Amino acid sequence: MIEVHDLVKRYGSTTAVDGLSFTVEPGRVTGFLGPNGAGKSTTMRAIVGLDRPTSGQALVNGKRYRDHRAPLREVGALLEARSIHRGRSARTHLLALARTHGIPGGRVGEVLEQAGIAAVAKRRAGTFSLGMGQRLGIAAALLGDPAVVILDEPVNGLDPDGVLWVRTLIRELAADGRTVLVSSHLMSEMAVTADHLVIIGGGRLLADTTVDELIARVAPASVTVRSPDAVRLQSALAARGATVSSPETGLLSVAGLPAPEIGVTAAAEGVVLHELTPRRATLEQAYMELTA
Ligand SMILES: Nc1ncnc2c1ncn2[C@@H]1O[C@H](COP(=O)(O)OP(=O)(O)OP(=O)(O)O)[C@@H](O)[C@H]1O
Repeated sequence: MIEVHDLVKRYGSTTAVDGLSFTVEPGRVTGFLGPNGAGKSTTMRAIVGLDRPTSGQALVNGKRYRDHRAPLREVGALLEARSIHRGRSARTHLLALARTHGIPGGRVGEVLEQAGIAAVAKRRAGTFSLGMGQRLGIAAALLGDPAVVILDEPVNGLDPDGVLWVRTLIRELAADGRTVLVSSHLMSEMAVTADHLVIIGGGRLLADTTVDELIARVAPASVTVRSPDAVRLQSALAARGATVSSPETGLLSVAGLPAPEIGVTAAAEGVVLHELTPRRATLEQAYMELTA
């Protein structure tokens, strides 16, 4: 579990994180979202002890990162500005990490396989494409078989195969009961990967909720209805408490009444329907609404 309590981080006169509190629970994927400069990377860096909070704290499994005896076995992280010795091979890089963190060398082969880079393990990391570098970063994050995994923009630079691989990996990590915190700017990706969302803006919490709840709260569902008798249907639906607008002749957008009830109302009124389509906002629309 990750617990962020009243976290504040200032860089000179810039307040990157401004009194942020949230909890990341095990067994589910938590998406960490926010516009550029919202403070996501700073928060993630504070969680893994790379940035010292100005005040407040970030705990991993009840302790600060640096108070863990074997932190890499507790938390694995892929952060945007990772440091890889470019002249080293992927295997040597991982072996060095394993050695300095008391992780059995056998894990290196396992994570190279898992990350799909076993075939290029002997190549210098400096020659890696962006996507292969991401895979190596994720392999490093998984090296200590940690209960907590933090991935900052993991699909950055990956091809469609890689994106699918990361999506499946993240879901499996959560299904194993691990705590998974993932940041991304790709809303369509988050919509299919995350169970829970923590959304920040200007270093503050904007929402701590599920994908479904956020969409329902910020951008309520509606039903699109087409009928040659739209005017009569509009008053019948309004009489039943629906909020109805008519963006063009013969077309209605209905909120506050589910599609089956609209169909029943139309039948009772003897109104012919040409279309009855429930509409749900996308996560992207809800996010734009929230962060606007
Ligand atoms: N080392 C630093 N020194 C000074 N300012 C910094 C430093 N790191 C971050 N900041 C500032 O803190 C704010 C938050 O940055 P941060 O990188 O955490 O945001 P982010 O949500 O990760 O953004 P992005 O989506 O662009 O990666 C920004 O205004 C940034 O310029």
